[in-house]
Amino acid sequence: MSLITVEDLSIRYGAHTVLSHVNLRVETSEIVTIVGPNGSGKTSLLRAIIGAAPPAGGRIVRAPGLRIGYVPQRLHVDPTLPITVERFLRLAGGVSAATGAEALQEAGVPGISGQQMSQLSGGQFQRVLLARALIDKPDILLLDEATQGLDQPGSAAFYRQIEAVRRTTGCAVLMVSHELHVVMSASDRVICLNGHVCCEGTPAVVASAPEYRALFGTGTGGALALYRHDHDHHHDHDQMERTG
Ligand SMILES: Nc1ncnc2c1ncn2[C@@H]1O[C@H](COP(=O)(O)OP(=O)(O)OP(=O)(O)O)[C@@H](O)[C@H]1O
Repeated sequence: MSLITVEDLSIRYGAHTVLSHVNLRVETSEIVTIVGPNGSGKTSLLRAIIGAAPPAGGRIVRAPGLRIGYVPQRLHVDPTLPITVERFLRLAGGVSAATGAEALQEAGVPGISGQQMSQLSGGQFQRVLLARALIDKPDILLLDEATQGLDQPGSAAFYRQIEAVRRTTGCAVLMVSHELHVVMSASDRVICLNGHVCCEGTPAVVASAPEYRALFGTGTGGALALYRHDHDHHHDHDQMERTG
């Protein structure tokens, strides 16, 4: 049985349909990446999967007893609030210091338990959020633009960490990312979303699919355009090649 099965899912906010007839499955230990322009419904899809956005149509089936670890797009921690990494991880309750330390190790930041949350670098902060998601030993990790605010080497390092987590824990990963050229090697499968599933397949297949190219351009320009995509401007491929 698939870990997650999304069947004919539609999501609406009032009269605004953001997702229609979306079908997808995530299998054990798979890394699946969702790409799509701003406003294409990526976050709504993840929220529907965790049960935070009710479907207007269709359904979501989770494997019985499925444990989901969610890494949100951003989390604001008040910089004036003194809280150490260890305390932050233990806020959920019932989390021992040893469990917290083990999760930090898995997330690639061992030994930072005593540091203040407000003093972490962007990359360390994201890894602490990853550690928090790993505490319950999830069967699947859901990551929403988890590398937002990191520079390109920082993002690449974060994705390598995700691959390492998958290797050591065997958990599946479903993530939203704008950075196809960075996640390319890490993903088993890419789903291109724009209110519906435009195309899907291996990263190479999706990168050369006409639907994907129509949204993001071609070649390296296309991959880099994922960074720059701005829904309200027209895409001139030549220009993207030049500026990319
Ligand atoms: N709670 C909400 N109420 C009303 N409209 C919403 C709500 N959440 C999202 N939307 C709208 O639904 C559409 C899809 O939003 P969503 O955040 O799912 O897209 P996204 O692909 O994750 O975008 P981005 O890449 O910018 O994060 C947008 O037009 C957004 O304004």
